[in-house]
Order: sequence, then C-alpha cells, then structure tokens
Amino acid sequence: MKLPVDPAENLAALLRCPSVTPAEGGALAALQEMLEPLGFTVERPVFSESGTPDIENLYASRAGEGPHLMFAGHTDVVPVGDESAWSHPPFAAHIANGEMYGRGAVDMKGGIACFIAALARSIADGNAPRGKVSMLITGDEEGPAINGTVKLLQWAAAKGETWDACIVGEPTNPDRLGDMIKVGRRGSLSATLTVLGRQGHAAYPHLADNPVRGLMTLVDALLSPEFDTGTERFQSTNLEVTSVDVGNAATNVIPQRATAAFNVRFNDNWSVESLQAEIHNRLDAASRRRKYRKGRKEPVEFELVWRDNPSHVFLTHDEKLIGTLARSVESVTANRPALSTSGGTSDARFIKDYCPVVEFGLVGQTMHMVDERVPLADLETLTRIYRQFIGNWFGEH
Ligand SMILES: N[C@@H](CCC[C@H](NC(=O)CCC(=O)O)C(=O)O)C(=O)O
Ligand SMILES: [Zn+2]
Ligand SMILES: [Zn+2]
Repeated sequence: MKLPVDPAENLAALLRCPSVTPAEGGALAALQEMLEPLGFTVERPVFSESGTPDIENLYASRAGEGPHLMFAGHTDVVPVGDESAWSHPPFAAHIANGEMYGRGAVDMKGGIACFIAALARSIADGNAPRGKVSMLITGDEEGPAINGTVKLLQWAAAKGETWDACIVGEPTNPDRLGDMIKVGRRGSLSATLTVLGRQGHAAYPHLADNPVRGLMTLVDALLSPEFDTGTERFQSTNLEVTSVDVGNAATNVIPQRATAAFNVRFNDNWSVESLQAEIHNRLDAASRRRKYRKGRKEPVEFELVWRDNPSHVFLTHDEKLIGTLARSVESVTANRPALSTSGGTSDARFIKDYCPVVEFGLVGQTMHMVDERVPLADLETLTRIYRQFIGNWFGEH
C-alpha cells in the first residue's frame, strides 16, 4: 500500500479541493484517504448553529501506548480574490520555478501535508510514534470559528479524549523556515460604538446635536493615551478603529447617529474584563469633554456593544514541548527560532484550555494573497522538522 510520504503530493491533493469557508470542497475526504492507510480511525463530525453555516470537521486518531500528541489545523481557505490576477489557477497545484501555487498552500494545507508526510515516513521506516497521535482539523478557522475547533474539542473530550500536547501547523515564520515558533497569542476584543445625536440643518447646528463631534471625542479617548508599552513576552496592547460610519449622503444635514467599530489586541497586562472596564471609564470621562461641543451641557450620549466571543491572551509554559520543538527546528534548519507571541490569534486560543499548545508551520509571506505559494524545498524541510519533533517528543516521554 502506498503511504503519503511525499508532502508535495499530499499538498497537491489538498490544493485541488476548493474548500473556501464554509465549503468542505473534498479536502477532508482527501485527508481521510491519506490517514486511513497510516492506521488512523477517522471521524467527520458536522456541527451546526442557527445563523451560521453547517461545518464539516475531521478528527482522526492513531492508537498507541504512551502519551497523546495532537496536531491541529484547518483545511478551509480564504477566498481567492481576483482570480484573473493569479499567475496560475488557485485550485490547480501548479508548480513553477520550484514553487507550488494555490489557495491554502501556506495557510495551512501545506502544514497538514507535511505533518502527514512526516508521520508516514516514521511509520514506513518502522519508527512509528510510541504513543497516540490525533489530528484535529476544522473547516471553520477562517470563518466565524463557531462550528469548528471549539466544538470539535468539546466533542472529542466528551468521548474521553485527553491530550498531553498539541502542535498547530499555522504559518508562523515571517521570512524563512526556522524563524519563529508561536508560544502564545494576544487577546482580541471588538466592539461597536454608536453616538446618538439629533438630526438637523447644517446651517443651524444649535437646533441639532451633531453626533460626529461626540464620536470624535470618544474615539480620541480610545486612541490616547496608549494602553501600555508591551510586557516581557507580549507586544503592546493596540486599539484599531476599523470602521467609522455615518451613512449620510447630504452635505447640509447633521445626521442622527454616528458609529465606529474597533478591535483591540491586548497583552497579559489585561483581561477581557479589565480592558472593558478601562474602555468604559475612558468613554464616560470623554463624554463630558467640551472640546468639540462648546456650550453643550449634556454629556455625549453613546451605546457600546461588545462583540461576542472575545479571545483571551495566553502563554504556554511547557518547557519540554517548546524545547523539543525548538531543538528540532534548529537541528534541521540551523536557525534558532524566536519564541514569539506576535501577530494575530489562532485556534490555539481554544486548544490551550485542554493541553499545552505551540504553533509552527511554513513561511507566511503569501498567506491570504493572490499567488499564495510555497517553495517545494520548504515542504521537504518542514516535513523533516515535524519528523524530528515527533521522534524527539515521544522519545522524551
Ligand atoms: N476569523 C476568526 C479567526 C481570526 C483569526 C485571525 N488570525 C490570523 O489572521 C492569523 C495571523 C497570525 O498568525 O498572526 C486574527 O487574528 O484575526 C475569528 O474572528 O474568530
Ligand atoms: Zn490559518
Ligand atoms: Zn488565514
């Protein structure tokens, strides 16, 4: 029986599946075909919630006496954007100049393809992992992330699954393979801020109350002063205003309301609750400022609505897991990876509630872009890193 030892072949099979969230696109079926010959029992639970699309997911386990390692990731991909701008079709796995093109090549079908190849090589060589290996793969990472990893973890845990460690195969390297392991992530919190005014004639502002003036004052208070300057292991907390919306086409009308949306990426100085309290305090204090509302007695009237499902900040402390991965990366690439918590968040934010989790995958330069692609050499190198890691992690337990 042919085992999936070639990461490029594995990736090509996955890239040919148009699995733009929420479509499965054949990607999980392709994974199942690779995993069953390796001795995995594969299950494909579908999760639903009203108001969100049903999502197909995959959980596969290979039994073994010893500790339990999970590999986690996603087969869903972001839309291709302007397909005519791609040098090669986004779902064809075309190879040009030593690089394989396709949506998901680095984010993160490539990581999955390499992990499977690494396992297949270990098994083919008679060095199968001395323990249990599971693959937890969702089709809902790039989307709302409601019917994916969160529910898959709950579903598996309810069946009695427990894990000793997890590696997530997201593209963690900024420039070259071996740059960076992610050992934690900042939190993420979003909200919509609406200022309520009174509509009127732009030439008679005293008869109206322009909400844009109030919104400017409140937004200013959100942006300054800085929340902090960073902590030992995390970047600084940052608030970005992501939308300002008045919906007013007329130049001579003062609108009734004005809305802004914002997202905060926060470090371990804060919890969701303490950050929300700080933001409420800033807005309450700013609502009484008169800078843009001279002569007004009443404070700015506003509503703040927090978006559901904030992400909590986390840092992994499992020295054995981190050290084993870092040494595996260094022995294959000769690069000592930085242990970082930079950038966005990932599904590791959910996995951290079940076991220690680290992230390492391909170079992320082309993720979400037109012409997403991966050097074939990187696929081979990542496969060798994962193989070292699997051998070392099970060996050290
Ligand atoms: N759409 C989902 C998850 C959003 C996750 C997203 N993560 C990245 O873009 C990864 C980038 C990196 O590795 O630094 C984010 O941080 O917004 C949701 O909102 O639930
Ligand atoms: Zn991803
Ligand atoms: Zn992504």
